[in-house]
Amino acid sequence: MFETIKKLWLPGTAGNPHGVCRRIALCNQLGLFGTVATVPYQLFYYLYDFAAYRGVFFANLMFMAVYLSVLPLNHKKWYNTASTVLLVNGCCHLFIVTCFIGTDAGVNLFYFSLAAILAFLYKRPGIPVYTAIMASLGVLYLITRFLFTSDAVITPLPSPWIDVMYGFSVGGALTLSGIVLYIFRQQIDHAEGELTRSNRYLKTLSNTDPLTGLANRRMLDAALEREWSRRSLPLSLIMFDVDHFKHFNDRYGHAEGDCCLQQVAAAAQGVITRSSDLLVRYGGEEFAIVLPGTDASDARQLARRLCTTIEGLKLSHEALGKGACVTISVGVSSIRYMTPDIHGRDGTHLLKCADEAMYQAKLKGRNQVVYLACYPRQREDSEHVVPAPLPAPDPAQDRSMLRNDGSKDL
Ligand SMILES: Nc1nc2c(ncn2[C@@H]2O[C@H](COP(=O)(O)OP(=O)(O)OP(=O)(O)O)[C@@H](O)[C@H]2O)c(=O)[nH]1
Repeated sequence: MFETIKKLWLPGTAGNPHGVCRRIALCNQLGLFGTVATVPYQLFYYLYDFAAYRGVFFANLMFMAVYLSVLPLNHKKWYNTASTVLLVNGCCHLFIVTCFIGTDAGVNLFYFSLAAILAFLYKRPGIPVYTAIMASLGVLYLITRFLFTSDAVITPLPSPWIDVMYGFSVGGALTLSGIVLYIFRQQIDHAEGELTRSNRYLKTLSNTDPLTGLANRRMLDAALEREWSRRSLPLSLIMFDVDHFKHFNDRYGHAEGDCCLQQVAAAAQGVITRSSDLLVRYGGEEFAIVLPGTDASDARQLARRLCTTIEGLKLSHEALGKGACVTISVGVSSIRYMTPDIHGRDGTHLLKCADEAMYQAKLKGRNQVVYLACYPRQREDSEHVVPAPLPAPDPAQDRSMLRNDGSKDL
């Protein structure tokens, strides 16, 4: 039922942004309200003494038609014209009706409220414009109030109908104000809801890597900063990088490369068991895992599991030779306890250490874990954990690898 009624104020709204739609809908709603609210007056004039009130009856009919005309005007996308027609019509209606029946029936009060609300139809009226409109309406109200007293009007209303009509006019003005306030409240709630939803969506977008769905580097930086400032030690960081990924792309194409990164990310996520651990795509084919409250030994264990899990995926990487598959090189670094040299530093130092460890893992032949303590006093032996000799690449590819891969491969 409400959905059917709603269709009445939809003309002109299609294809417009939400804010514009709301203004057009309000314009249509006020046009409809102005028409509907005039109907009881019309019934009274018609049933009580049509001959006496014929003048005001036909004047009202004309104003009702003009109120309704905003629907086709908005439908034709003449939005400003529709708003102006409504405002001018409201003011003229106020003036003409009080000219006929006087102000004692309070009709001017009703149309004054309507006209005051109509001022909001204009796109963000500045304070001077809004003040000018309200001042003009106030002057109009005062003129009608003092000009059209009961002895100076064309067709005065008899008692007690004048009191009934006054009550009806005041009730109508209050109802109209209530409805408009309700509509505004709804619109504000709706806009706030939309804003909250889009903020949440934008926040997710800005923190997520679109390819893998993992957190991105921004989240890594925030997590490192957070854990560092909480001093939640021990704190470990794992960094890993897909080996010879350039050759993978060259061999299988970029789309397959993307797919490979997605599988690596999903497998790495499966290795993590604690909800406090954060896996991020650091960039390109490089990933990182922040491990709060994890010491070096546990972090190394996890890194080893990671290495064997990715190798266990058996993702073909035949650019490296027949039967070769995708592997990763892993760098691990940890801080065990606070030492004077930690004070004044931040989490990026841990990142540099893990990166350095990963670089060493590459130098040592890839597909292995290298550990580096973050601070000299806490240094533990580097380790070479997962020796996994790659199948011998065929000579032709080997030559091209050397040419493409440069000094890192040596
Ligand atoms: N398919 C795909 N490739 C990417 C993406 N991001 C980075 N890459 C590619 O990853 C490759 C990284 O190459 P390099 O930095 O030379 O490293 P690598 O070939 O893995 O060699 P090592 O790291 O030394 O083992 C580049 O060819 C990038 O184009 C991505 O989102 N999708």
